[in-house]
Amino acid sequence: MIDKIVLASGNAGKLREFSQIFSEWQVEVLPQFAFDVPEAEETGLSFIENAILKARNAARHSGLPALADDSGLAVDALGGAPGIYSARFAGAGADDAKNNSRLLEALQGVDDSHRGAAFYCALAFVRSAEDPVPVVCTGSWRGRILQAPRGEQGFGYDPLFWVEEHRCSSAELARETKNRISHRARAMEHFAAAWQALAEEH
Ligand SMILES: O=c1nc[nH]c2c1ncn2[C@H]1C[C@H](O)[C@@H](COP(=O)(O)OP(=O)(O)OP(=O)(O)O)O1
Ligand SMILES: [Mg+2]
Repeated sequence: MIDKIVLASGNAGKLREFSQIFSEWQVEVLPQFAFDVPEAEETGLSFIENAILKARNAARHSGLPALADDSGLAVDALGGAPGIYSARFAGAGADDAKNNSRLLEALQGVDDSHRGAAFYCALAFVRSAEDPVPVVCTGSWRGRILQAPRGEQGFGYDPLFWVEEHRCSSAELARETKNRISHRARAMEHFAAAWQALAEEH
């Protein structure tokens, strides 16, 4: 029975959302910083490959089963960029504010009808660092990039991501609403279905 896992992320916004989502699960989730897990090199060419790399890295350094999330924003008018490079769109070590300004700059003069975008999230779960059959679940979330930021909640590109069905930005959404409809929430729904079988494994 798996009753403790490590979350293979150094992103405080993600860790907050995962602990909110996992709060109803019968499993203890620990952040990777509790085990001094070094940041993994994200050398994959897809969200899925990077998530597997991060999960294996955290499992190796913690000795626990690990769940990783690799996610990002794909903007239609930028041919899907920044995509897997979302965390460093404004350069290595860029923070959310710099990445958001870079995005507004890149979309200067693009009208609302051409600012469609989607968030993608790939989750990878490994029972151990060498697990030959990682569990991979994905989710996506369509929206539109605003001309100026709105809202204080969330993290990353949330202030620029317009959610039509709620007529607000992702940073204006109540946390529990975002945790029900986001790319991460959708990927976690798939993971919840897989978890039943996983948790019963020897
Ligand atoms: O719900 C979200 N709302 C807004 N922005 C988001 C979201 N989900 C991912 N994002 C953005 C943040 C970051 O720019 C990139 C993730 O990059 P990604 O490499 O997966 O995460 P990270 O480097 O921040 O932490 P870590 O790799 O340790 O999990 O996409
Ligand atoms: Mg990363």
